Amino acid sequence: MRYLTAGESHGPQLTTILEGIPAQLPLTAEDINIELARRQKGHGRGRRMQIEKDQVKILSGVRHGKTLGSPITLVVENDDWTHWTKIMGIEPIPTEQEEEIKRKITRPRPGHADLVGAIKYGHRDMRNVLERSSARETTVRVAAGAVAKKLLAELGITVAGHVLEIGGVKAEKISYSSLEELKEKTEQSPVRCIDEEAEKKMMAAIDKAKEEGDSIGGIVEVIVEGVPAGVGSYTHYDNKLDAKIAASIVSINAFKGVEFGIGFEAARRPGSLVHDEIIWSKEKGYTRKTNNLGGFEGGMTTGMPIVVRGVMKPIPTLYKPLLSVDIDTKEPFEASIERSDSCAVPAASVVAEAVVAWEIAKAIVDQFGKDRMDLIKENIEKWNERARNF
Ligand SMILES: Cc1cc2nc3c(=O)[nH]c(=O)nc-3n(C[C@H](O)[C@H](O)[C@H](O)COP(=O)(O)O)c2cc1C
Ligand SMILES: C=C(O[C@@H]1CC(C(=O)O)=C[C@@H](OP(=O)(O)O)[C@H]1O)C(=O)O
Repeated sequence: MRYLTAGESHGPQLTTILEGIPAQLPLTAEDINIELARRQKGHGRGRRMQIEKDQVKILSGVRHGKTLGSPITLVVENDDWTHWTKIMGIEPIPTEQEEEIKRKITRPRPGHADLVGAIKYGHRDMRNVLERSSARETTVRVAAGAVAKKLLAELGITVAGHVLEIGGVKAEKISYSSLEELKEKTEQSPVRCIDEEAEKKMMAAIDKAKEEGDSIGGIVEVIVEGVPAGVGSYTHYDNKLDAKIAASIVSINAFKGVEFGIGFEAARRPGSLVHDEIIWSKEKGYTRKTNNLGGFEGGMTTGMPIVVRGVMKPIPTLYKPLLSVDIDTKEPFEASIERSDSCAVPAASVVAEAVVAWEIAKAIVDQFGKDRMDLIKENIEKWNERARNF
């Protein structure tokens, strides 16, 4: 399985083409729209999210609600596009209005892709960078992830995500009896955090940052249950599934770090308090007493829940000016901006679910048969039976 995405933040649409989704997977636009709507929510987002009402169009690869095995084309239109047709250069601009309409961007924001992207591609107008470096692109990554999630759900695999930390406020009371319950609780929270006290403090921290013209980041967690043991491989660096998941998390705009299970805490504990002791029972086969390693050993799934966390830095576009340099005049200036999110950690947790779901679905399809859902299901059942009695 692989996918490409195309489209600019203020262009007409975002597109993704998914290749290698097996045939016979039930799939509707509604399955995808639910995920797109989840990504748009969250306390701390800017005005753009009030303009967009993300809805997918499925343009190929699905007939009568089932995948065909052929490439799937998904499109999400940008509602904001109608305000940008001239700036984006699709409509001709009268010469006398050129400067005003093009609104050339020559003042790079520290922390965004503006300056380095401009140097790299030779753009004197940094809009040519920001249009694609914008996290608007994560819309169609979530669409691709929705398809992956649907595939995983058919195989009894559940993906859930939530927010653990925003602007230094940590969720302390995290209790849920199943991933279904975690999902339900998360949906009710404006910051996708299930600790109600922390939720209030997180919202206050976001409001404060916004008032001060600042931005804040945080930590998100994704949990995946039901993945068979032995997916991925230790045999070569690029077969390691934990490595692929780590790359997918850090590929999300503004994500700077990743950890599995107890993660960086492992550096501070002795081995006896890190490694997960092995037990066996007739019903469950091999399981672990704990899950400190977050579901991976040797780049392979252990059969325990996959637990992965990602850290998002604060949004780079700030109302509070930061020092930068105009690339035309080389004069220093203090950056000022029009609109931006002040915190997008809740939305980013939905993106994190999507990219993790994609990597796991891909590894499963690679390992258990690429063509059709019924054969993949049969192969997994046989595999699980064999692993239990090994
Ligand atoms: C859901 C989401 C929304 C974002 N919204 C904004 C935003 O409104 N303004 C901004 O400057 N950056 C925003 N970002 C972050 C930038 O896209 C990101 O910092 C930029 O592409 C540079 O990449 P890097 O931070 O990974 O180095 C957002 C990121 C995500 C995941
Ligand atoms: C559009 C989305 O996020 C955008 C990500 C983003 C950035 O620089 O990454 C900048 C903002 O865009 P604009 O400049 O149009 O207000 C965000 O709104 C989205 O998530 O759908």
